[in-house]
Amino acid sequence: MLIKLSGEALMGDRGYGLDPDFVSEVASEIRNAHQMGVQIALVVGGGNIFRGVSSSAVGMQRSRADQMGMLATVINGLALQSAMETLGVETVVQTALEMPKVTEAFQRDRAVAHLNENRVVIFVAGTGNPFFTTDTAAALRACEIDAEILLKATKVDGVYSADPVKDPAAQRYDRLTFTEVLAKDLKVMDLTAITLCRENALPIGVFSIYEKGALAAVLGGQPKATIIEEG
Ligand SMILES: Nc1ncnc2c1ncn2[C@@H]1O[C@H](COP(=O)(O)OP(=O)(O)OP(=O)(O)O)[C@@H](O)[C@H]1O
Ligand SMILES: O=c1ccn([C@@H]2O[C@H](COP(=O)(O)O)[C@@H](O)[C@H]2O)c(=O)[nH]1
Repeated sequence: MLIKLSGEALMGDRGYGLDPDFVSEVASEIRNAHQMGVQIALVVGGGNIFRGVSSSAVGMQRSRADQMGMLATVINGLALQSAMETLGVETVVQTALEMPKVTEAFQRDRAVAHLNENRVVIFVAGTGNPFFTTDTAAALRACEIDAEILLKATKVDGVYSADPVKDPAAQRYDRLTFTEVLAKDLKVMDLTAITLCRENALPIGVFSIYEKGALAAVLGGQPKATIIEEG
């Protein structure tokens, strides 16, 4: 499986950056899932540090700002690697923007080989291209490694009829089709990511990163998640 981890959630209660205790909790949830015998790859977001479309980027050339956003995901990935290794899980970081003194470059076959060697693979720097998001990077990498499901670990416990953070009356869905997500313009993931998953018949699960055991529950077939797949 490929898990897209919210960057923004990694800051915990802080207004910016990383909360080491929370990163450690997330790492332990992933370790528990990995111990269930599942091959796990991760894509990490960067919203806790920098987004190319944020107010901090006003006045910057968009490609430059997006490069900064992609570098933010590298910081998050390395923090997660450190937390995973502290828990004894062998982990490899592969980056879409080459930085040989820091970590390995993305290479699909090597990533699959690492997974077969029981390592958790963390993909960072998104797709390596500006004007994309880490949701799209997650969909792309999931297709490349032939993942059976893409799980989005985010700040809400599923997909709602509207953003539940802004609209308390929003209704939660247990299941949706890709066509429904697109037709209702549900914004939990960007449309490029949804379209890529639909074209490749890759199901998506959306669940809360804050809920302990939610990841293991998805694996156990009792998901506290919204599942998006073709109808
Ligand atoms: N229809 C919807 N259902 C659920 N959440 C929605 C919906 N529309 C908007 N959202 C919002 O989308 C957010 C998740 O999107 P986003 O990818 O921007 O955040 P993220 O997972 O924290 O990623 P990042 O890694 O960029 O920090 C949720 O926290 C929620 O507030
Ligand atoms: O493929 C990609 C992925 C990301 N970016 C830039 O990084 C930030 C952080 O990613 P989030 O998905 O928002 O967490 C994003 O705002 C982009 O600026 C990118 O350019 N290309």
